Amino acid sequence: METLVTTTGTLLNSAADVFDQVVSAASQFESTLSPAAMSVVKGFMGNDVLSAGFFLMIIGSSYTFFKDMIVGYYQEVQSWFYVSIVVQDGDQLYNWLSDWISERPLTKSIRHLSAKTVWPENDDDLDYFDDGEEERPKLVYAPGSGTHVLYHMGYKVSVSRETPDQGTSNEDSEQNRILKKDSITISTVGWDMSLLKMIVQDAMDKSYKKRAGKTTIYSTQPFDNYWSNAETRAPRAFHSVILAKGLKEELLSDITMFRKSARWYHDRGIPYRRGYLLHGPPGTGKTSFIVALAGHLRMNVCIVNLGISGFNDKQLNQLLNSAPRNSILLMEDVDAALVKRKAGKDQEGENNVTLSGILNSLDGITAQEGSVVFMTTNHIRKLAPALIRPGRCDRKLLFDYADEHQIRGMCLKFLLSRSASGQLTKDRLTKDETLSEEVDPEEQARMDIYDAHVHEVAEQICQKITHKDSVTTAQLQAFFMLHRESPDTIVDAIPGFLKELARERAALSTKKRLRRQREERMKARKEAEKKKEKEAKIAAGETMEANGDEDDEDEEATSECNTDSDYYEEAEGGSASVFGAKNINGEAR
Ligand SMILES: Nc1ncnc2c1ncn2[C@@H]1O[C@H](COP(=O)(O)OP(=O)(O)OP(=O)(O)O)[C@@H](O)[C@H]1O
Repeated sequence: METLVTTTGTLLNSAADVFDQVVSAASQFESTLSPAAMSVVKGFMGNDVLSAGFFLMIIGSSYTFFKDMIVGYYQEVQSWFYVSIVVQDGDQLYNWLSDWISERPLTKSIRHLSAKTVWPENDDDLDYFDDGEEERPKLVYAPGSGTHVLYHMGYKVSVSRETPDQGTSNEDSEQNRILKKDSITISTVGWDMSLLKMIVQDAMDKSYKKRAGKTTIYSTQPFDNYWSNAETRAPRAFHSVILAKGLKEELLSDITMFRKSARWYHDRGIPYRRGYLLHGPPGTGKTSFIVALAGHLRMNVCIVNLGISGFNDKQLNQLLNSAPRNSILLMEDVDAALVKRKAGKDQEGENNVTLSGILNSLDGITAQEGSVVFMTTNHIRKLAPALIRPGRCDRKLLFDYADEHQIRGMCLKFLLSRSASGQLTKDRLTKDETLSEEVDPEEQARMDIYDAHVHEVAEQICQKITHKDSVTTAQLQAFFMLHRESPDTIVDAIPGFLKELARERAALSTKKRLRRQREERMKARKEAEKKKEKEAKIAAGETMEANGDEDDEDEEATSECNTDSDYYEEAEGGSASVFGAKNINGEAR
């Protein structure tokens, strides 16, 4: 209680002090300014306290004004003595320069760092798995936000990283992400730009050197209108993707021919671009093929997944037009974007791409002469004809369930002691030998016997699993990976594997059938309600207005949600009956 009284007393005393100071400030103003001016202010404001407040406000504003002016002049004068280069996020140079900066030794004066994890690059085929210790990423530090000093070739260079305030509300942050970008400014004292230009050039050269012979995969975040992520990795071996016989070679020669035909297109006034649609069940190698193709052709891949909401037409357009040169543009799950658009009409054009937006983006890719666009879908029947007409989509290729050629190929890929490129698989060696060493002849002979046995097993497997079983290459991959150490027992495991797949399919089909039934019931109920309403209105003598069937459209859209079971249902009784016999272009023969 005593403490409370003391504290209250102290607070009251402080308030009285502040009041005294304000009043004494007013008197000081009176003595500083002319009493006549003070009396005008007092007359206007009414009393001493308000007059003092008024003067404090004037002083505060003047201070801010003069401070800004002095800082402005200081910066203006300072800018006379240094040169700088600004690079904004969204340009490839931003990442190159970021990497360049993070490779510089950090000086002691840098006290604010940014840290990120970087995985060591693996030059092996990505399908190769090592049993070693769990790999850990490397920690990479770089100067964080603010201004820092680095040294390059003995010269002092200031590096300034700025991250714009992203705002608080959702709307703000979306706008800001598009308009305001992170930036890096490098500056140095003097009037000579050559050091800075050398740094920028060095950053670019280093990046190209690192990427040589590799595939860079660009992707983006929802709400971004530039390629915000770039991942460089060893190219996926072209032979590691196993497609129906002849399909890979056919596609490769089509693209190779296209890439050599710039003049041909130009002479005939045809836009120099080529579009491909890869369609088929999930897990048949559509994405893997595109990535492997890019590696084979020494191209990069720019992936935009239209199934993810957060992209609108404008962003898509900007993304496609700002794709780095020599890239394959990959639009994944085109059907998902359109279904979502229908289902979420309110947001159309804000957070979702529209059909016309996709069409305009495809037609308007002007930034890249010779662009190669791939679209993938699991549901070709849901695509609008306008999207897949020639000109936008020149080739439509079915990636179907595995055929005999693929089943054999997948089996050999996982079980043989050598990969398709002829390289030995280390885990098949019984002796402790490294792959770089000459392998012992005895060991070689043992592996030749082993491989001959694997070929026999592959033939047996082709008898047991057929195209009619509707197995995807991804499912085969999982199965062969599981049994890759036991070729002797793998054939016996096949019935169980097929049973498990059938069970999975049945579960998905039942789920879908139930969902369809539920949707049909809802639709019937809605129609009955509408009919009742109409009858009631007619009975009341009201004129009926023609009712658009927008609701129906929405319902239809929702009921068209993608599920993998579409394919399983269709495939019941054999996929050949569903898709018919297909030629290499995926068209019915
Ligand atoms: N034809 C194939 N050859 C080699 N590996 C394959 C093949 N098909 C699938 N795989 C393997 O299966 C996995 C999934 O493949 P991928 O993502 O390419 O399939 P997808 O057809 O693009 O699927 P989705 O339609 O769901 O996007 C990958 O690990 C890939 O290595």
